[in-house]
Parts: sequence; structure tokens; C-alpha cells
Amino acid sequence: MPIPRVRTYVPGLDEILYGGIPERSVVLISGGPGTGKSILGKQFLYNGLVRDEPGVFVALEEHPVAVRRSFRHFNWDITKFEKEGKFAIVDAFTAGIGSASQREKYVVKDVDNVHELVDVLRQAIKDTGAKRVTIDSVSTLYLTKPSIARSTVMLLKRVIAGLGTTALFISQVSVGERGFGGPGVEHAVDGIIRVDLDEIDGKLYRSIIVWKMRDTKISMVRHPMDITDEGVVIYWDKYLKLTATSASIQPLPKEEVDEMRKAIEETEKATKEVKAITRETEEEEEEG
Ligand SMILES: Nc1ncnc2c1ncn2[C@@H]1O[C@H](COP(=O)(O)OP(=O)(O)OP(=O)(O)O)[C@@H](O)[C@H]1O
Repeated sequence: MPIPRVRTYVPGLDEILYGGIPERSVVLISGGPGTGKSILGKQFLYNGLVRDEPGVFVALEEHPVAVRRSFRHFNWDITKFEKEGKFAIVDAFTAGIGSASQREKYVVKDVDNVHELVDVLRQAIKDTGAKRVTIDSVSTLYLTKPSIARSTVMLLKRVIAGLGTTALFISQVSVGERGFGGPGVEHAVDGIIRVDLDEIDGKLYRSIIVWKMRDTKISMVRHPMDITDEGVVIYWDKYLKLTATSASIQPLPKEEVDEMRKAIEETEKATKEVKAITRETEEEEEEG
């Protein structure tokens, strides 16, 4: 019996997850500065919006105005979805100060109060009917208080999974740090995807690796990644071999490529079936 999955539709990401993220998972997107975490989080939401899956973006690092600008930078037009009430930004950045922030519908006044954040987030999810959530970044919530990291993540996870949504939690780590966001957090989440930027011989290489994902097989190698005008692109059928002094891109064995391709086809088929059943049920309800 295939498990229900949420396709990210980020080129290459569903392949290395053998079909997508298991539904209702909380996934840590961990990485150093400039590695593409935020872009990935926004792309995940936009790809859902255009497929009729509402979403919520929790802004802890950027002003909501900057968040909208950065969606626009990739031509991901969220205005329409905001107007239709299918997309919301939770402003946990401005604390409601300033004229632009006073126009925001979902505002967290005291970011140190995680219960207030949870209440505002819950409301935004319910109002939009969100299926996808991105929190950028979750580490902001406990940067100065590591002792509350695990309880904060667990609280958010309960709300998110309880409301039937699937979430990406952006986690900031320092350049060269091997961890993903602290032991409490790393074990609390369902999945960890790490994005990296490595300097080898005076050149920067972008890459991505899935460290864990409960309930699914994962690719066990580091994949090359790019950021383009269309967002993040992952070369799922290649792997990046890094040593201290060299980097080389090599093809994955054919059997693995075929298996990933097959997993995508199966997920696609299962998604179509679920959609057809939902449509039939809706039609029956309308008729009845
Ligand atoms: N159109 C584009 N083409 C290529 N690269 C781009 C493009 N737009 C943005 N980038 C790159 O994306 C990087 C920023 O990505 P992003 O904001 O997702 O980083 P981040 O991992 O969230 O970083 P931080 O933790 O510092 O906020 C920038 O360094 C920039 O070079």
C-alpha cells in the first residue's frame, strides 16, 4: 500500500525522495548562509498554490514586503492567491510596527511567545485551508534559548500535523557546521534535507543531500544543485563527489535512476486516484 505523499514539484527533489514527502511530515531544511533554503521553502509553497493546494509562509527573518518581493523575483505570482484567500504570510518579523506591517492580516506581536505564534499560524492554516507550510526560519525562535528548541519544534509539529499540513522548517547553521540544528530538533522532525555550498579550489559548488525521511526510501548520495531564474534545480540522476581538493559530478547507476523514475510514476498515479475519489465524493454530496 503506497503511503500518501506530497509532491514538492521542485525539479529533482521528489525523485531523490522516491516520490515526494510523506504527508503530514515536518521536514528540516538545514544549511549555511546563501545555500538556497529560503528559495526552496518558497518554491514548495508556490508549486502547491498553482496546483490548488493552499499554503502559509511564516516570516521570521524577512519583512513581509521583502518576502513578496522575493517570490516575485522568480516570477512566482502569489498576489492572486493572497487575494483569493489561498495563501497567507504570517508576519512574525515586524511585531506589528510600521505602516506596511499594519496592513498584514496575520501578525505575531511577541515572537518570544511561541503560543501566540501557534495561535496565529493555526488561524492562518484554517482560513486558507493550507496543505503546505514553510517556517523561515524556525531557528530564529530559539537562537538565544537552545534549551527550548525541542519543545518549540514539538509544539509546532503537533499543530501542523494535527491540521493535516506538511511543512518545511528552515534551519540555519553556520558555515562548516556539521549538525542540522541541534540534537533535540534533529530527532523531533520527520525529515532532514541539507543544502550546502562548498568552496573547492576557489570555486563554489551547490549540493543537496537527504539525511533522513521517515517512511520512505531516500537517495543516499549528495546531488549537485543549482539556483536559476526558475528557482532550485536538483540533478537527481547525478551525484557530486567532493574531496578536500576536488569535486566531480558522476552519473548514478541506471538501476537507481530507473527506480526513482518508477517511484515518481507510482506517486503520480496514486495522487490521480485520490483526486478522482475526492471529486466523485464531492459530486455525490452535491447531488445528494
Ligand atoms: N535568479 C538567481 N539565479 C541564481 N542564483 C540566485 C538567483 N536568485 C538568488 N540566487 C542565489 O540564492 C542565494 C540565496 O538563497 P536563499 O535566500 O534561499 O539563501 P538562504 O539559504 O535562505 O540563506 P540565509 O540563511 O542567509 O537567509 C543567493 O546567494 C543568490 O546568489
